[in-house]
Amino acid sequence: MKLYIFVDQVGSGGAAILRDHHGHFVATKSVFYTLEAEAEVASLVHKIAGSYPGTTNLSEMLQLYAKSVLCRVAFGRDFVQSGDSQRQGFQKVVDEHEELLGGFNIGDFFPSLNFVHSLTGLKSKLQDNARMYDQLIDQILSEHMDSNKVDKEHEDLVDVLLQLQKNGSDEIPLTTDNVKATILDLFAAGTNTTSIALDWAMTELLMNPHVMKKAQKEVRSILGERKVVAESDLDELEYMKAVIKEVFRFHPSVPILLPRESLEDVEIEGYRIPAKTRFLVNAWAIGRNSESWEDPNTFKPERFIGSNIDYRGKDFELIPFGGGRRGCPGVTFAIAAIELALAQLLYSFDWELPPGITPKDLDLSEVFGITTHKREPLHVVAKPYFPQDS
Ligand code: HEM
Repeated sequence: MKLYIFVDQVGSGGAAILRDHHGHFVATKSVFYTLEAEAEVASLVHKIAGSYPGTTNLSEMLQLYAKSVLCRVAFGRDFVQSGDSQRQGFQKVVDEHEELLGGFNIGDFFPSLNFVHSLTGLKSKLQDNARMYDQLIDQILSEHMDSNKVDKEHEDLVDVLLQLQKNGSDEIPLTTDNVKATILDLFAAGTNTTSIALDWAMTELLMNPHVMKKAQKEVRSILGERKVVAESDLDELEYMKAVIKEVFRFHPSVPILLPRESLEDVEIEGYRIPAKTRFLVNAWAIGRNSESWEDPNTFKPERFIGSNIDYRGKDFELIPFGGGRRGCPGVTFAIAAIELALAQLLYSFDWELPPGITPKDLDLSEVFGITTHKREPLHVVAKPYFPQDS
């Protein structure tokens, strides 16, 4: 059985809800998973500030940020920065897993050619990857089983899953493989997607200085001399939210949604689609469709000011998180992690491209895969901003 985690709310007390593949609740458990995105945002700002007056590889920092947030939620601590090579190995396994998932496999389309798998080495790569993941996650699970969960102040997702497994219903038992797959699914689905959105946001802001200025003015006027963005500030950041929507329209992290299969024969605009047809939805093309969007190839957050269009799957012209039963269950989580980080970055630094580089020099080409990250990382100069400077 495939389980999905829906992590609701940001902050110290959220709820982790497991759903089965029909979208029905399997179990619900209040969990003090301490998203602690704030702690990770502070560490991100600290690292970037340390690079000034030199340049910093912002893309790399954002990737570490997204992974650290999820590590804290899943395992209760920050694995990415730890010196333990096995734990860093975990990141490698997850990255490779995503790469393998996104690769083209002819056997998916022509099952009779499945043997090509073995010839290209894809099969052995998948097996190696699964073996490595199994070893690492086994160690993490047994550490969690050994620790005293009852007295633990903050439960993490592994604790919750293990408890669900222990107290699980007979109707839908949770196997250890289910637990492992759920964690892997979360890492594969929730880390690069988040960092790619932030990366594109910063790239577009650097390419559109008037947008950057407006977004910074908004954040700085709301924070004043407070310096640290709080979750409660986010509701007031109307323009920054419009910037994020525009990033989702223009550069959806998952350009082609997960494959679907038609349950029954349907006819759409004269095309007959038989039952059991696999089809793909191109969210990237929908976001740039001139029938839905005026001037679709221009980055213009203003289009969302005063508009009710949202990205949660109800407005079909903007579906970066997909929609329906298979829509992204991590949307609330992702938005919180993105908004907190972006607001803080806008507040804490004045941003420039490295000396001699202009926006026209930026390489905006993307790498093919389930998610589309930029081929070239974004290098920037981040000058720390102090309120008394203004
Ligand atoms: C900017 C950030 C994110 C974007 C753009 C995004 C986008 C998506 C999309 C498009 C899908 C497929 C939906 C469909 O086909 O209808 C998806 C699935 C999913 N997402 Fe997200 N996502 C993001 C962040 C996250 C986060 C932070 C988590 C978890 C904490 C998460 C967990 C998942 C899971 C578990 C699935 C289902 C995967 C599966 O079916 O195996 N996502 N996401």
